[in-house]
Amino acid sequence: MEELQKALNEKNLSVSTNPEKGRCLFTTHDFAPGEFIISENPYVCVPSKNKESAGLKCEWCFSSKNLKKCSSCHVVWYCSSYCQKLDWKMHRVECQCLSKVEGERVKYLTPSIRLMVKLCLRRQLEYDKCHRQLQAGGGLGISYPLVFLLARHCAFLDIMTHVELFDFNWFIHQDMADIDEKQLVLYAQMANLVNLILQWPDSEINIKEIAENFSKLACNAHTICDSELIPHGTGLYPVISIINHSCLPNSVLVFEGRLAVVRAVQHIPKGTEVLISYIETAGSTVTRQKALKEQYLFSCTCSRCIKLGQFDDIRESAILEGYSCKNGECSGFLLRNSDGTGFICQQCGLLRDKDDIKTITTEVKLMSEKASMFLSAGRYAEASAAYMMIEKLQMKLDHPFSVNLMRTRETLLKAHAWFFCVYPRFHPLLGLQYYTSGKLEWLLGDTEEAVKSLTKAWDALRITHGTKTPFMMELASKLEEAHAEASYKLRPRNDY
Ligand SMILES: C[S@@+](CC[C@H](N)C(=O)[O-])C[C@H]1O[C@@H](n2cnc3c(N)ncnc32)[C@H](O)[C@@H]1O
Repeated sequence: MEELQKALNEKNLSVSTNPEKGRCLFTTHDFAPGEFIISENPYVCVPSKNKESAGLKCEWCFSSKNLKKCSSCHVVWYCSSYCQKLDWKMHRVECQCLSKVEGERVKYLTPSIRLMVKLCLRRQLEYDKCHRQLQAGGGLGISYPLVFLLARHCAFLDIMTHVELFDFNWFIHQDMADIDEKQLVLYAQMANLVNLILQWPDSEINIKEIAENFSKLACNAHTICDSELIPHGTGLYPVISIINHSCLPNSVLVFEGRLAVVRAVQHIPKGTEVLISYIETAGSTVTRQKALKEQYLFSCTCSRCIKLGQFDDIRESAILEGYSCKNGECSGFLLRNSDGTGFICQQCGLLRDKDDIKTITTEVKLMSEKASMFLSAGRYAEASAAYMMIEKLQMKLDHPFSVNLMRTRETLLKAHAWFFCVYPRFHPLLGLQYYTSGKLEWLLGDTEEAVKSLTKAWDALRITHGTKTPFMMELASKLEEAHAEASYKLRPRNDY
């Protein structure tokens, strides 16, 4: 812990432990909104394969352009020989394992399996290096990032039991009883596959421990997103994974390529715990708690969650996930009435019939199935028309500030003013919604509105994304161009 503490002190941070949360990261000086707190490269990472980011990606930079397959394993792709070279140290060992995976089995190489394989291999590599140094009699001569190499041999079973750096909540309540049985069976199957890929001798498989390791991976890995928050991969960031969760975070985790960057989103006084959100914060307390319990196995007691059941919390949940008033003009929120026949508007007292809600809910469900079918078939125009229908239906059904409506609109790339009510001032999604609105308004010729939206985007994103990244520089130049165009349009007539 001493070496870690020393390294963190230089960054005005410190680590301590707490019986409820395990390790916590604290500030040792004040941080201003937008100020950089810490950045870290991944210990291991893999590109994702999912609906949002379908298709293949470069193993190093996640680009999907000009990809070429590794000619040896035929599993991993690179966009350039530059990226291939940067990844070679790791891929050299992984390639040997992957090339032995035969036929049909290749399709089981999911990102989680590959992340676990890479983690085992990276530890093995470092263990070997450390061992060689010791044998050469030169002592270790290495500092903090490698101290954990002195841990036992990286057999699969003790993958996470090494000291300090990767001591993933080792001493806290990671109770296996919290993981449901189906998940345990899945972890067991995944563990067998990892063992098969590694083909390490005498690695005894203890399903319970391996399941635990997969569960720890799920708790500690971070989704790597681009500047527009589109997911591209998953990575393990040993120091950043010390940061705990809050549904009202004081910091945000963003990525510059594969580099993870934590920034303050509000003033953080010296001696405060650095907190990020692990989940989508625009959800009711019940939804957030469920997501945190399922993936991270803890019950959140942040200042937002402890309000569960209080009037403010009930109102917030009814707005975020509830229905709209029957009177379209009224923005009141609805609560179930005592006899179960429907929902009562808490502002105007109108009753909304249960059957009316049921009918629209069924229509939304049918239309959603159609929309996602169109989307996966690449029929984008029909998908877009279907999402517009869903939006119309949801406007009749859901509260105007509901998360469902927001997600539909997000899919349609439309931002609306109601969005402001859901996110705190400096949430990256808010900035990105302004950015999308600005681009759309500009495209539709409404340059003045575009300038307003892009300015708001800049104000929010400079806090969450910093100002020096290529994405932000592009935003700055778009804003400048829109400004120039708007002033040109506004100039007096006699200037023609
Ligand atoms: C990425 S780790 C964070 C660092 C962790 N505290 C440690 O000691 O390594 C995530 C785990 O930390 C714990 N954790 C994070 N935020 C928490 C919170 N607000 N309350 C309780 N436990 C929390 C949970 O066990 C979760 O699965």
